[in-house]
Parts: sequence; structure tokens; C-alpha cells
Amino acid sequence: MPRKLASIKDQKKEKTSVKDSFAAFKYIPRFSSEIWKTHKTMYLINTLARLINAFAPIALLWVGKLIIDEIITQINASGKDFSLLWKYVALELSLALISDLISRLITLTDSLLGDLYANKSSVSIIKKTNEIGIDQLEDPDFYDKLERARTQTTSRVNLMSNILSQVQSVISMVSLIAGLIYFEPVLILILILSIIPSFINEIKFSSQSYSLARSWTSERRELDYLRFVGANDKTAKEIKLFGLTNYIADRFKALSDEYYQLNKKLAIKRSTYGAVFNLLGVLSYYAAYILIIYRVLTGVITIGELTFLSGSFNRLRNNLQGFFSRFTNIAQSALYLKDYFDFIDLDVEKDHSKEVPIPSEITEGFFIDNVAFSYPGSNERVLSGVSFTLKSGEKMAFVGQNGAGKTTLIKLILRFYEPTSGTIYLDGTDIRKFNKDKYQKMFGVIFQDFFRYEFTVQENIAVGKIDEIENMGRIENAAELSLASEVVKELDKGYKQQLGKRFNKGQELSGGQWQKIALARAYMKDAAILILDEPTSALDAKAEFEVFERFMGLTKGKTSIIISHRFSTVRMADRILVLKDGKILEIGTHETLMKNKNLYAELFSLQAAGYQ
Ligand SMILES: Nc1ncnc2c1ncn2[C@@H]1O[C@H](COP(=O)(O)OP(=O)(O)OP(=O)(O)O)[C@@H](O)[C@H]1O
Repeated sequence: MPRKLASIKDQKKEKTSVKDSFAAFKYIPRFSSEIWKTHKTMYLINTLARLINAFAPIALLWVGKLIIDEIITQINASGKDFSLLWKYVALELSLALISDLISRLITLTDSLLGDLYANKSSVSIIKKTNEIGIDQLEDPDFYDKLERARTQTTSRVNLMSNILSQVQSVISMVSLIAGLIYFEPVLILILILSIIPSFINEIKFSSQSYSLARSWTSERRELDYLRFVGANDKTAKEIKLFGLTNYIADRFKALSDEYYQLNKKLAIKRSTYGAVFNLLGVLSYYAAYILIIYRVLTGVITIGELTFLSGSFNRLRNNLQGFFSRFTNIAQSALYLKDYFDFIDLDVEKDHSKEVPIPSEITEGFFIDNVAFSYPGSNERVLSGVSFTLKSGEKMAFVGQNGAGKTTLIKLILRFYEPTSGTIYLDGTDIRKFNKDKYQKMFGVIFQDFFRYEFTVQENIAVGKIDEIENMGRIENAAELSLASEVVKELDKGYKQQLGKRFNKGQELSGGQWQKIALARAYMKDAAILILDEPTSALDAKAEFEVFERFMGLTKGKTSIIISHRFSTVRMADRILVLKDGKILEIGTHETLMKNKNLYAELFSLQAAGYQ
């Protein structure tokens, strides 16, 4: 039986009430103003067209009434004159044609505005995601918010056209109601009585279905993830070899079935109640119809007026039904809108440290003073009592077993996280006092889990300094230093070669080739401090040696940190810091550490023996 994620299943399910649906309406003005800003002319055309078309139903019905009354007059007249009748017919035809054209204009502007708005909101989401700190990005609650903001783009586009249609429908209805009131006010009462129960029903169920969808955000993310793991080129090798297909499929099925069952229950209840209330609507129409027929038979109204009234009543009923169902749709989408604005308004950690300017040149270097660190939401000390200096121009290597805390220490130096206690100084200034963006710009960093952008080689290298994307000289130079130039030589389209298999004509690279490309990013920037976190793990021995030779030459006089498990590389560093369980075990030159005969000497000898 597939296992479920305990953390997800244990989460409390939030309930969303009808009150929440109504409260979410307050986001609509902001939403409308965003659409207005997306394309003002198109928005104006759309609104104007809807305004005109709002009067089409009553106008058509009225001309219809005139035609029928005129036919009856002419049937009974002794001297026939059809000229007025044909004028009415021509008028109705023109109205129908114009209204059809305007409807098309509405649909067109709806879809164009919708596309523009969807693009704009996707860009806002991308930008917002990047304003958010790394610590928040690793938080599952954040991912839930992101998921809801991201996946509801279509719903927001529908919401836009629903809101505009709603305004149009209200105007139409007012005009139809005016007609009904003029001839037969009691019809309005029948109409309202028949439609209210189904409206309440819709509101109730739509907030329940939103509530269900919302409370299942984490599970839907899990489903998405399982779908990804089960069906993509990156995992295919392992899935096949380990025979994981059934495991993944069963796990997906178990979770999706659970959601299906809950949803099914709700959908059945919703449509059963809906059917009953709709019956009420049909019965009310016939009650109204009988009343109108009775009025004709008693000579109170004409046959033309009968068609006008029954047509108006029917239209109004449909319009009201549309109005109410759009209303519930809007209420539901407004809740998603709330998610979107909640995400866009997420508090971004404010940087109050703009006062101290970044040093133009590093003179003293870093001083890490008694730093301890636990990841947010965890009590486990990943680092404790870490104190050392990294002098300006020094090349230091961090060494230690898996999980010792090497990458974490780098994340603290880069200010992705703040130490739980202790301070990091650069040239005597607490690094928290620098503007974070400017501070981070001083570093050229390649992480072990660097990203393989399925872009061209040129773009993949230029991401190290994207402003220089057109500077081929700089890109080629960076590629030369990282040995990526050797990879480029083999590619049909050189620097213009699309990488990865996702897109047409893409070329996949080997792990080491990707690493050479990624390494070039570090050289794109003339960074004051270079950090390479296991940058050569996938390189062959010869390539690694060459890469480091170049690195040492290039970074002469530059402050740099290298993390590596290969001691042939590590020994080239000026000093080596050995971490064990988050603490500094030893620090010094290769020679000193070898003399210490501690962990470094042991690991070095172990590796050296392996090569003998
Ligand atoms: N984002 C995170 N949230 C919580 N714990 C984390 C996170 N990243 C790492 N850890 C934990 O912190 C500890 C140190 O991890 P770190 O990545 O710094 O080790 P490392 O020395 O770089 O290891 P390796 O040689 O395997 O790359 C590990 O126990 C790991 O489980």
C-alpha cells in the first residue's frame, strides 16, 4: 500500500466560509485597476461594447413585439400596407447583425486582454519569487502560496470576463425589468422567488468546493511532483531500472482517488440540489406564462405584448441565472484573487542596512566570530562556535565529511541566512550592515547543485553576468578559463547551441561538460570574492588539474573559497579549514595539517593510498 506523506496528512484543513467569499470581493477593485493598467484602450473598447450590447435584448424584443402587432393589424386591415412591417423587419435584422458584431468584438478584446493580463501576472509572480529570501523559499507554506498564485492564472482571466459580463448583464436586466414593471409588475416577484433558492445553493457549494481545493494545495503539489517524477526524461533511467513505476503510480492513484472521492461527494450534492432548485425556476416560468396568456385572453394586452413579456421574462430568468452563477464564480475566483494578492504582497524582508558602503577593495578580509547556526524550523545545530579569519587575497579550502556544514557556512557568508548567534565581519564591518544586494554582487559563486538552464551555451555562461550577454569576448574568455571552450568546439552551433533535451534541436551534455559550462559563469563577473562549491566533482582528473591551475593563476590576489572532496585540489589552497559536525576541527596549511596527524592527514593519506 503506498505510503502517504505524514507531514501533509497531519496538516489541519482550513475551512473557507461563505463570509470569506464575500470578504474576498474587496480585491475586485484592485484587480480591475490592474486590468485597466494592462491595456487602457482595449479595456475601454470592451466596456463600451458591453454597454451598447446590454441594451440589445430589450431592443430586439421590443422590435419583435412591434412586428407581431403590425402583422395582426395588417391581417385585420381592409387596405393592406406592409411598408411599416418591412421597416420593422429591416430594423430587427440590423440590430441582430450589429449586436452579433459587437459580441465578437467583446470576445476578441476579452481574450486579448486576458492574455495580456495572464502574462503580466506571471511576470509579477516570477519577480516576487525572486524578491523573497532563500529561507522563505525553502518553506513549504511559501510553496503552497506560490502554487495557488501560479496555478490560478486561468481562473483570474475568467474572473476578468465574468466581472465585465456581470456589469453588462445588470444593465440588460434593468432594462428588461423596466419593461416587465410597465406591463406586469407581479412577474418580477415570481421571478425573484424562483431564483433565490438556487442562488443560495450555488454560493454555499462554491465556497465548499474552493475550501476543498484550497485545503488540498499541499496534496496537489505532491500529485504534481509524483506526476513529474513518474513521467519525465530526468528520472526515467532510475524509474525503469529500480522498477518504480507501480510504486509511483500507486502512490499517485491513492492520493488522487482520495481527492476524487471528496470532490465527487460535493459535486453530486451540488448538482442534486441544483436540479431541484432549477425545477422551481421552470415551474415559475410557466406560472408567469399562464398569467400572460390570461391577460391576452381577457384583452388586457396584445399578442405582440405577449411575445414581448414572455420573451422578457425568459431572458430575465436566464440573465438572472447567469448573473447568480457568475456571482458565485466571481466569489470563488475572488478567493483565488486573494491568494494571488496575498502572494504579491508577501512581506519581503526589508534591508535597513544601506548606510555602510561596500568596500571598493577588500583590505583585511573576513572574520567569522563564534558563529552558530540552525536552519529555520529546526533545533539541530548545523554549525557551532565557528571562528576563523579569511584574509584578503587568501585562498581557503573547506574540507569535511558529508553534512559537516561546509555549504551552510558559505550560505552564511553570502547572507542567504543569518547566523543564529555570532557575527561575520568583512573589513571590520558586520556584513548585515551592508546593503544585501550590493554585498552579494561582490561574489562569484558556483554551487554544487548549479542549475542547468535549457538555454543556449551563450546564455548559460552569460547568466554569471547577464548584462554582458552580448559581450562574446567576455563569454569566450570565461569559457576558456573554465575549459568550457573545449565543449563548445564539439557543438554544431557553438555558443548558439541550445542545451538540454526539453526543446527542439537541444543537445544534452555530460555531467562534466555541464560543470565546465557552469564554471564559466564564475569567471563572467570580475568578482572580488570567488566561491566554488565542489565545482569539479564531475571532471576527469586531467580536466580538474587544469581547471584549478587556471583558477589559481586567475585568482592571484583574490579572496576565494573552494569546497572539494579531492585532496589533490585542496592542497593547492593557502589554508585549509576542516569541519567536523559543524565545528572547526583544525585549520592551517597542508603541511601543518599533515603534521597534526588528525582527520585531514588521515583523509589525505586515505585518498593518496587509493591512487597508489
Ligand atoms: N535547507 C536546509 N534546511 C535544513 N537543514 C539543512 C538544509 N541544508 C542543509 N541542511 C542540513 O545541514 C547540515 C549541513 O549541510 P551542508 O550542506 O552544509 O553540508 P556539507 O558539509 O556541505 O555537505 P556535503 O559535503 O555533503 O555537501 C546537514 O545535516 C543537512 O542535513
